[in-house]
Amino acid sequence: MDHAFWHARWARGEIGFHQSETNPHLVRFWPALGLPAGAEVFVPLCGKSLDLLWLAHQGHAVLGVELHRPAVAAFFAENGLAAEVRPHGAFEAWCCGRLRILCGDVFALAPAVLAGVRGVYDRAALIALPPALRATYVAYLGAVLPPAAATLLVTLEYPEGEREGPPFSVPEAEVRTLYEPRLTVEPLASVDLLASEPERYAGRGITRIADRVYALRPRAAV
Ligand SMILES: C[S@@+](CC[C@H](N)C(=O)[O-])C[C@H]1O[C@@H](n2cnc3c(N)ncnc32)[C@H](O)[C@@H]1O
Repeated sequence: MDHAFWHARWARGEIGFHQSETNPHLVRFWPALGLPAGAEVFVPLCGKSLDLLWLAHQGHAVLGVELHRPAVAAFFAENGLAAEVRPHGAFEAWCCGRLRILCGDVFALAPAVLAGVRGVYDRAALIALPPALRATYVAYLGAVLPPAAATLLVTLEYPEGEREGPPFSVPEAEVRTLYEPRLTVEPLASVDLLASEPERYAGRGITRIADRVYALRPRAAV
């Protein structure tokens, strides 16, 4: 999944991953991380997700990263927000109140930019990446994020080969391989999407598909 792939998807409007409501797992499970209201939250590969707004409304300073500039512009425009835009190293920073989106490549982030981050929200970021890049992504973020940061991770699981990614299936065993032993992995929920969203998934040859939600916490904090 190179940059051109994502730019083309956005340009063609193939953004089935975008949700018109705040993600219900975020609303239900974010409190499990126990972060104070003012804590800074990092949202990798954020698209134009409304989850950014929800996190800001909880009082968090929100730092998103997104490759596709028109998606960043759309986030602010569609939510009636006027952003201040300025260069920020390898990125362009779009800022409005507690919201800041860095437009650029997540793999260009430096530790100094993320130094204040206390929480991470990953929905459709890890599962957007093919297997080899997932390992690179987790290692990279592990190196640039403060060690004390906790993560709410939302993944997808379906039998290998039953659909083409992205989104890719990332089973619990892989989540553990990727994040342990640096972080503890606590499964919080498994939601059967054939039952909860039949209109989206039924009749497509998928025998099983589920949203999985995890809390990833630094070992020292357990
Ligand atoms: C599957 S979408 C998920 C968006 C968002 N998390 C959501 O829930 O709607 C993945 C997003 O990652 C962006 N992306 C892909 N590779 C990236 C990279 N290397 N750096 C920053 N953003 C990237 C894509 O443009 C796309 O908007």
